[in-house]
Amino acid sequence: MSVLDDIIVGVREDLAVREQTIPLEALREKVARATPAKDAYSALATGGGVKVIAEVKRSSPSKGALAAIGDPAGLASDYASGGASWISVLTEQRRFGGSLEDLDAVRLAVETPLLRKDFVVTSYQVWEARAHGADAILLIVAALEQEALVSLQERAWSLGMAVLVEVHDEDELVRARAAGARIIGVNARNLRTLEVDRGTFARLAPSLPDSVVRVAESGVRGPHDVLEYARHGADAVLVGESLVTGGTPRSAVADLVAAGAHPALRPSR
Ligand SMILES: O=C(O)c1ccccc1NCC(=O)[C@H](O)[C@H](O)COP(=O)(O)O
Repeated sequence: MSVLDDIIVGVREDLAVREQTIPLEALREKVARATPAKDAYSALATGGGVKVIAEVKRSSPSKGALAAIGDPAGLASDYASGGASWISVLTEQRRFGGSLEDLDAVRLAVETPLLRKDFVVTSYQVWEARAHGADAILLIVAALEQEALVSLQERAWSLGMAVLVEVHDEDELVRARAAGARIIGVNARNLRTLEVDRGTFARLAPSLPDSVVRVAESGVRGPHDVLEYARHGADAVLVGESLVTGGTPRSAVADLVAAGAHPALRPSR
C-alpha cells in the first residue's frame, strides 16, 4: 500500500467517527450562519507576480515533526504579516498532526484566505471545511475517481470556495483539465513514494493552460526556487517546511513574497 493509500485509510476511519458525532445537517446549519467565503481565487489570480501560499504544517510523513508549532494562530499571523496571499492549514491528524481546531484558531487570527489542506474524499469534508472558516479546499487527483473529483469541486464552488486541484503527472493533469479546474497545483512531491522532484512543474508547465492559476507545490527552499518556478510560469508557490525550519517564519515568507513580486516577472494576467 502506498503512503497516500495508507493516509486515506486513516482519513476515512477518522471521518466515520466525526460523521457519527456531528451530523451533516449540523454542519449545513453552521455554514448557513457563517460569513461568506473570501474570494480566494482572485487573491491568487490578480495582481501579477508569484503569490505565496504559506502552510501551517506541524509534521509530515517525509520529515516527521517539523518545528514545535505550539501556536498555529500566531504562526499564521506571522505568515499574514509576511505577505502570504493564502494560508494553508493541514488538518489531517494522524500523519500531519493537524486538526479542525487548528483551522478554527487560524480563522480567528487572520483575514487572509484559508485553504483547508487535507485528503478530501467526501462532500462531508467540504461542508466541514466551510463550517470551520476555510475559503478553499485541496482536491488531490491521485486520491479521487473522476466523478468524485468533479462533484467535490462543484460542491466547494457551490459554497463559494475555491478549489486547488493537485496533480503530479501528465495523466492527472489531463483529468484536472477535464474536470474544469480553475486552479491547478503541480506537486513536486510524489505522494506515493514521497520523493521530491523540483523539475516536475517545468515538465508539466507546457500542458497547463493560460486560463488556470498555476501553483507549484512542495520543496520550495527559498527565493531562488520562487524565481525558478516563475521562469516556468507559476502564479503561486505553496510552501510549508522551509518556513519553520530556517529563520523567522515572517521573514521567510516576506523573502519569498519579495522574490515573487520582482518587477522582472511577467505582468498580471
Ligand atoms: O509532506 C509530506 O511528507 C507529504 C506526504 C504525503 C502526502 C502529502 C504530503 N505533504 C503535503 C504537501 O503537499 C505539502 O505539505 C505542501 O506542498 C508543502 O510542502 P513543503 O514545502 O515541502 O513542506
